Amino acid sequence: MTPRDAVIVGGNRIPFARSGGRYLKASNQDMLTTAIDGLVARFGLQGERLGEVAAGAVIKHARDFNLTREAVLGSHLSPETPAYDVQQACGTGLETAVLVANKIALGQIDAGIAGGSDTTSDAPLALNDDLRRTLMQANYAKTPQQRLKALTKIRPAQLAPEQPRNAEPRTGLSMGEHMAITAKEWGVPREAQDELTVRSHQNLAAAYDRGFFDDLVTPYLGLTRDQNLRPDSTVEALAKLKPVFGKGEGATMTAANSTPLTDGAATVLLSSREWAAERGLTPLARFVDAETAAVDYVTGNEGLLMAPAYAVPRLLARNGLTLQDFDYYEIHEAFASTVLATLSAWESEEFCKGKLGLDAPLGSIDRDKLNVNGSSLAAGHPFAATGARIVASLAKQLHEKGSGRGLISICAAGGQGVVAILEAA
Ligand SMILES: CC(=O)CC(=O)SCCNC(=O)CCNC(=O)[C@H](O)C(C)(C)COP(=O)(O)OP(=O)(O)OC[C@H]1O[C@@H](n2cnc3c(N)ncnc32)[C@H](O)[C@@H]1OP(=O)(O)O
Repeated sequence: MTPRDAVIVGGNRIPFARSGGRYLKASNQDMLTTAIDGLVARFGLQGERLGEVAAGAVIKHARDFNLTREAVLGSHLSPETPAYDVQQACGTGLETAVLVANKIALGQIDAGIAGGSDTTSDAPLALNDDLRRTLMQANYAKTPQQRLKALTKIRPAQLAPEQPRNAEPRTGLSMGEHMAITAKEWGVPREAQDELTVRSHQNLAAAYDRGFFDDLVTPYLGLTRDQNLRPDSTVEALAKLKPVFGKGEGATMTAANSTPLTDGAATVLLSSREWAAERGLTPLARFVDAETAAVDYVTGNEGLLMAPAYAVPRLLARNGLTLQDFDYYEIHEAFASTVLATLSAWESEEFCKGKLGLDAPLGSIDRDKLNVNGSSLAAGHPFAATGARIVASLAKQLHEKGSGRGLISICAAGGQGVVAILEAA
């Protein structure tokens, strides 16, 4: 069977909010339902049975065992639309687009929605392990005496809830602490990080000002723009901030050149060309191909967030492309240093020959083509939503240009990376 084209018809997200603020009372389900319903309203999908909706959240409550299905049931799509959760950390929003695009390409479905949602404001608090086991034991008790006996094992020290921590289970280090090690290894200068950060804010502000997000972002709970956006950011002001990750002289990562903790949700609508044509919808871009990679960050062979550096060359090789064959590059700004370390890796002869097994470095990219409408440093980074935000923005950017190709590169916790190529439709 010859695969058919999977196209991106459009995207929708809510403005991203800083954690602990405007969306304090919104759940992942509320936000994901809103992001789906934005597509329903924009593309006339009321009551429509789509092939599927694939989405997810990195941080979920136990009650959200199939968050996406619940979000679909709360939306204006037909309740006969199947839906399921995916969790691939910050790669989730892109990985779901890959899954939906592949099913469309194989003719298994004609249209579907991909996306993600995350909130660190509504994160679940866990019980102390010993307390949880005691309560479970009490639950199994057959008599009041047995229950009482089980409950007497509870100690006051066990009563404090366990705070969620943005850390890797196998190392105990946070994403920022891991990245600080990699930034030091690659010698990423503080000034370059701050410059990239300021550029992200400027590009995002300019994109809002020119109306680029008018049909990509739907106002929510009083926000019309991403709350983290600070168009007045300057390299001079950023230079005054104290490092928050890493220690000593070489510590370069600050609250500004790191993504903030963020709440939000984003979705994209994908379909076959035929499905879009039947509804009079114009495809924005074609989903060309994708690749995932994982690195061994546990034994210290590679940096936690460096997997895209491995995934991109494989994707380029399969598609007969070079790193320079792109009109736009969307490299997720988990931290400014993540983007810069990845670009340095592709420029490095030692890395490309030694670790990628290539004959020569992939080379440099034209920085004017990088994150042209801003990225996570300015918009914020609700983990699972970021991939869908990026797919939608790049697809629209390619449609505006009317031709060309874009590369997406997203690092993810667990030492993973998801990357993809889109082309103007
Ligand atoms: C998860 C995956 O799979 C892969 C990935 O993407 S990894 C990335 C995951 N994301 C993270 O790990 C998030 C990391 N971020 C954090 O933990 C926190 O945001 C942080 C520790 C970096 C900062 O937290 P914070 O201290 O609450 O920051 P915040 O109070 O907003 O800012 C600190 C200061 O910097 C200033 N600042 C921040 N941005 C600024 C800007 N653009 N311009 C000027 N000043 C700025 C603030 O105004 C503030 O100044 P004051 O102290 O004078 O008020």
